[in-house]
Amino acid sequence: MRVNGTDYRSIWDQDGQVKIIDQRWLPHEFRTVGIDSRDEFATAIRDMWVRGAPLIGVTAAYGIAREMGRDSSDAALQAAYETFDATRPTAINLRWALDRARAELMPLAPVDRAEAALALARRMADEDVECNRMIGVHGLELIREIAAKKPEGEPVRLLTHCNAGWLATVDWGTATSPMFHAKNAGIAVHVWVDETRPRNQGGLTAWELGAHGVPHTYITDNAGGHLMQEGMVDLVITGTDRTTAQGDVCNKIGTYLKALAAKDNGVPFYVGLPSSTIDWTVRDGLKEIPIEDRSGREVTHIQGTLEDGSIGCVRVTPEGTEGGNPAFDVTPARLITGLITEHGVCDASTEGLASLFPERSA
Ligand SMILES: CSC[C@H]1O[C@H](OP(=O)(O)O)[C@H](O)[C@@H]1O
Repeated sequence: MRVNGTDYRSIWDQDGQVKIIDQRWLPHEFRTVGIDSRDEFATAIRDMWVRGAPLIGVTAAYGIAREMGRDSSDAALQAAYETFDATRPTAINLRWALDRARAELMPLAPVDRAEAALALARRMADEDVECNRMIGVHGLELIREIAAKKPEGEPVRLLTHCNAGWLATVDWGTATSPMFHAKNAGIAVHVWVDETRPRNQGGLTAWELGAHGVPHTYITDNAGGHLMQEGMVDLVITGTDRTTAQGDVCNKIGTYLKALAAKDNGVPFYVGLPSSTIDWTVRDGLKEIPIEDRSGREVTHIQGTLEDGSIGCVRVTPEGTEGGNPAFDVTPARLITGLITEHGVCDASTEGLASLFPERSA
């Protein structure tokens, strides 16, 4: 996406280096950084320099490629797999990318692995961009249908949670891709952006939408239900970190509450996802998906721009108060209107997914 007139992806390789947008400083400062060692890649994923299911998968693939450039032995490949796999447990794309890399590289002669690994990482990145672009194409039709029922120029009012934007993927985003496509198609939209405590990834979404000229309003996580009761939301679109074979969705904490409010108010609730985020081995998300538990400090403290313009962190709780920080929750398929994938839109169900991915239902 375009940042100050320059097109960026969230991760790329150039001149033998892997570069990322370091999201720890956004939306306050735009910083890019090179990462190289196995530990640097692991830290970047674990500490959310990069984040978002598709992006952490592609990052891990690039991490494998850099490691193969140093040591292409079986042991090094397995060690890198295990190091990256241990960084974050919930998003299935991480495991999917690592399994795909190991399956492609292990049969090769070690001497051929470095080049093959880099080619694979680049391919995964390009595939992610195209998948997300297609999610936008298919999601745009949902927005267009709503717009057609509104007076000329009246915006379609969307609500989204967390950042399932191009910063959570290589480009376009998943939930945001239909929004960018609607803007590009001249369809008026307005996006309610959940701040998404505790890390306020909504600030990333606001930053992206602002850069692309998409009207939006930053709201508290607790405002969404009220807006839906007031008839101020036409459509909810979120991302997902892991979707089960029966259509349950595991996404940023608070998604479930939005889905409940949407159901109660008859607001369509859609999830944008590339097929790399579907875990076909899992059916019941509540029972089977591991929920990442992050540091309580992310809840008791918050980062922002201080009065002197520097980026700082302040405690928002009494000294000594412990924070609890489950990072995701599971929205059962019964609360989801539909899934927007690169192959089209389907019901959040075994049958719905089978209709778009027949090869998986065999
Ligand atoms: C397109 S996946 C985005 C997904 O990932 C985010 O989690 P995190 O910021 O912790 O990596 C959030 O659940 C988003 O919906």
